[in-house]
Amino acid sequence: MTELKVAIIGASGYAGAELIRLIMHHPNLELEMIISSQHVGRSLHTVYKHLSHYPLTFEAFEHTEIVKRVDLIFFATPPGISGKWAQSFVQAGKYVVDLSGDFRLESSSTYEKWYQLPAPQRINIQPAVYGLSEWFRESIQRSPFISNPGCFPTASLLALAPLLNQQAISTTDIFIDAKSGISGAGRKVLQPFQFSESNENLRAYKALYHQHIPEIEQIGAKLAKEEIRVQFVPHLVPMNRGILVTIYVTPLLPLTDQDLVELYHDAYRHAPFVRIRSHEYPTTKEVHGSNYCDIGFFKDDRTHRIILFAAIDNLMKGAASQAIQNINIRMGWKEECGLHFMPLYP
Ligand SMILES: NC(=O)C1=CN([C@@H]2O[C@H](COP(=O)(O)OP(=O)(O)OC[C@H]3O[C@@H](n4cnc5c(N)ncnc54)[C@H](OP(=O)(O)O)[C@@H]3O)[C@@H](O)[C@H]2O)C=CC1
Ligand SMILES: CC(=O)N[C@@H](CCC(=O)OP(=O)(O)O)C(=O)O
Repeated sequence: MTELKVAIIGASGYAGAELIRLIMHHPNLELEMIISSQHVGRSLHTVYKHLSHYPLTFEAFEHTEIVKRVDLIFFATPPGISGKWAQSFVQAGKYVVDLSGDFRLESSSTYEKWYQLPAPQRINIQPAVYGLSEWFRESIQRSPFISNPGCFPTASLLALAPLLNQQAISTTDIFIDAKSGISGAGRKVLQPFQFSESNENLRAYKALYHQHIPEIEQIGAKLAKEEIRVQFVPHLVPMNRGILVTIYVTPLLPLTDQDLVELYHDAYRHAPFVRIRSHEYPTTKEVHGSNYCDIGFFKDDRTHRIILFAAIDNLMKGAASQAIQNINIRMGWKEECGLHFMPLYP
């Protein structure tokens, strides 16, 4: 079995810490380098006590050293970092999975508008493929460069995709009410995320300008084969992890309840990490710490709408474990390799 030596850039952040935990349990991945800018020379256990028995030390970002020592690089850095470096690693023959949004959007001007950053300068290599594992397996299998989806787009698109793919809903009438735990914002402590500000509080944010809006619309359009427009409003919920999206759509086809059940089971019959829970309300606790996405739905005959629900763990299916799932797909390993565990409950 092929073994890959791995570097994580941004290993001291939340997504990086989850990658460390997952790689430690993966039979074909060996963690060679953990890279940070603030913690160079410190042992892993000085930053993360829960990973204290792993004898790893944070190293500085050194391009030549990374190229020399590893086969696979995960970027778990804020936007703007992988945009500068990821393509050069691909050019050097490495596998790259980028957890940030730098390569998700096809248009540079769209990136600049929504991320408020200069777009990555594209070099002449095959562009990154979008790593929504369940819908883009074939392109993931062929590419060394994978752009991992955002956490909200993962939940939203997995819920919407079976309907979009069948052109079964109005593409201008999609309302996504999204809720995220606080770890979605990363480890950096900013005022709105402080305990006193977020505990016993619930707030919406970035209703008109969230960077995941163009991502959902770009990928939704590929699935629907026509432009889509979404109204997307995220909310911050006082819990550590978890995303729940509630989506309201208007069917264009006369779908019965039974049609919906069959459509979803059929769409995900080869998807080990999507659990269809028709006529139930999935919860974040039921996917906590796992790579599952639980999807529920109801058809409302009174309003003629369909209501969809999807729950994921933002740091897992929304980030680190989907990144591992994508590498499993790319390498031709079993999709569940190293991800064979159930959610933590309660
Ligand atoms: N949190 C989540 O639920 C999800 C996050 N993501 C994306 O994954 C990426 C990581 O997120 P998350 O772990 O939450 O973020 P964190 O803020 O927790 O961690 C970011 C990491 O990047 C490093 N970093 C920060 N600035 C720089 C810099 N200028 N150069 C190099 N490294 C830097 C930090 O370490 P140090 O300062 O030591 O270098 C830290 O290890 C982000 O792009 C995020 O948007 C995607 C899906 C879900
Ligand atoms: C709660 C919270 O703040 N969540 C973050 C999630 C963003 C994220 O993960 O960033 P990417 O764009 O790289 O996917 C947000 O809403 O901006």
